[in-house]
Amino acid sequence: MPPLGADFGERFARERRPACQLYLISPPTIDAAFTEQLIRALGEGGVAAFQLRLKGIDDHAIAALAPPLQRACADAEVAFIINDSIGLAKRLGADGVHLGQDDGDPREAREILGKEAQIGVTCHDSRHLAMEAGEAGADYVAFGAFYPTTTKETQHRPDHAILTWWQTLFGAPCVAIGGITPDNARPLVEAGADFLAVSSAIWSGDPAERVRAFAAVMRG
Ligand SMILES: Cc1ncc(COP(=O)(O)OP(=O)(O)O)c(N)n1
Ligand SMILES: Cc1nc(C(=O)O)sc1CCOP(=O)(O)O
Repeated sequence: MPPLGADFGERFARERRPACQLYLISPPTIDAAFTEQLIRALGEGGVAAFQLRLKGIDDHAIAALAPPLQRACADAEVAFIINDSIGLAKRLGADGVHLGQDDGDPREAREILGKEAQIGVTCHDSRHLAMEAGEAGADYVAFGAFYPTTTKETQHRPDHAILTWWQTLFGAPCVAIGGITPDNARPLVEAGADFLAVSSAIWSGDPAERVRAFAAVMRG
């Protein structure tokens, strides 16, 4: 994987960022043809990050699938983020890790992955969890699920106001996730989401066309 630019770690800093960008989440399972899909999606621009989120398979299997996807991200200068596993993120030399509430401490992730790593934390609909994550050094906090989703069972439905609250008070960016489509994304952008994390609405059609549709909504 070619080295990323020296300022790559600062891409998530608010003052250096365009208004709102896409954060793509992989489909729950992938096959060999998926790399082509990813390349099409990333070719459109406007994507800041891609998260490899493969549930129900072990780290060795994920590690075997990762290299072409990681290369595609590096070529497009998109952050390659591993879901759930600090160890796998380290092993792959990923740009970061996304941690659920039971996936480990952001401080431990920082120690293992280093200061340049992007460390994100799931905060559901909780201001308390978000402040805790911020104090623990998270690079971004994720709120969701904003809309009904079939990608994952969710028990939390935050109000859009949580994005405005976070944006107003804290410097680290916030991610909105859950059932987001081009048709329902605009209120999240207006509420202050820095990133829209999206899975099914990207991969259920032509990914390039879907990224373009999101880009139009994010531009306003
Ligand atoms: C950007 C982003 N936000 C939230 C999640 C959900 O993570 P988690 O709570 O760990 O649940 P699973 O993804 O593991 O089912 C995420 N993956 N990415
Ligand atoms: C992975 C995930 N986490 C969520 C949360 O609320 O924490 S919602 C979600 C699913 C995102 O996929 P889609 O865009 O297909 O709804």
